[in-house]
Amino acid sequence: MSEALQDLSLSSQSPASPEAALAVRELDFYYGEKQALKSITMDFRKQNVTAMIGPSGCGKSTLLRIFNRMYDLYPGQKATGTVLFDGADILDPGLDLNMLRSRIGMVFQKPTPFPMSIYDNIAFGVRLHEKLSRSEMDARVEDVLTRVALWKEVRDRLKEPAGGMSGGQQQRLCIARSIATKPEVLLLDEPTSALDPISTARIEELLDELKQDFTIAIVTHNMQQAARCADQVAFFYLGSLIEMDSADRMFTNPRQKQTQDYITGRFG
Ligand SMILES: Nc1ncnc2c1ncn2[C@@H]1O[C@H](COP(=O)(O)OP(=O)(O)OP(=O)(O)O)[C@@H](O)[C@H]1O
Repeated sequence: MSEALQDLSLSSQSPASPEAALAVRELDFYYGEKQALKSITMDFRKQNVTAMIGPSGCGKSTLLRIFNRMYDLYPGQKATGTVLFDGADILDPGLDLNMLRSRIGMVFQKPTPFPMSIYDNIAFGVRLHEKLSRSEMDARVEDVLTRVALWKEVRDRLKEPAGGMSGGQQQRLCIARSIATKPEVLLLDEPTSALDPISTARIEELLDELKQDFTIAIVTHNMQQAARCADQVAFFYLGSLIEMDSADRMFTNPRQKQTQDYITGRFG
């Protein structure tokens, strides 16, 4: 069976493969009494882009937020099951959350630069985890801004507030900020939905480059974007993972009728 046609669905008993940066097994999630995710089992492969698609409210953002334990901030929210990351269970209450969040970066739908300079937006998170000299920090800032194709645009105004940048630039800055702490996994929750087509295309190109170094999970409502960017696509409906497969297969020959209906715009 060729790689493109390989069925990526797993059973709850499937062991975490060495290719998986994140191995999710039997994951349930609750907002109080309301169950938002039901027995999710899936792998996020290293150096791949995995897109999560599905109608509004199906649980895509909830799943992303579990991976950096954002729900910890809200009493009454609870996850059960396991999410293996580098041999540890992300759901383990004893996990060092600062360390987790430096290794699993997150970028949100709306660009969220800190109210500080462009330079400090990058340096802030790095300083929490590493002691770098001034010249090392300068080099880190230049490196990540170059990787997100912002360096030439901002190198003469690094001390200016990040809020003065365009929306597309701000989002690229947020991606630069996330990769500055050298995470293994990058989570992106509809990162281009507030951007114009040119900024969107730039971010999509960027994801293609970044996946050589990072495992990327992206939530998107844009089927073309998923088809362009993703190696694997996971379709969710009402809190369940309905189907996961290579992007080629999902968009040409999905196994489930619900997936077919969704990607062809018949519902959702
Ligand atoms: N803070 C919350 N309290 C209670 N229920 C919530 C909360 N946040 C989300 N939900 C519910 O959990 C379910 C999953 O929501 P989630 O935001 O993960 O869906 P989504 O697929 O990301 O949707 P969208 O595409 O609209 O962003 C929905 O039914 C939603 O109403």
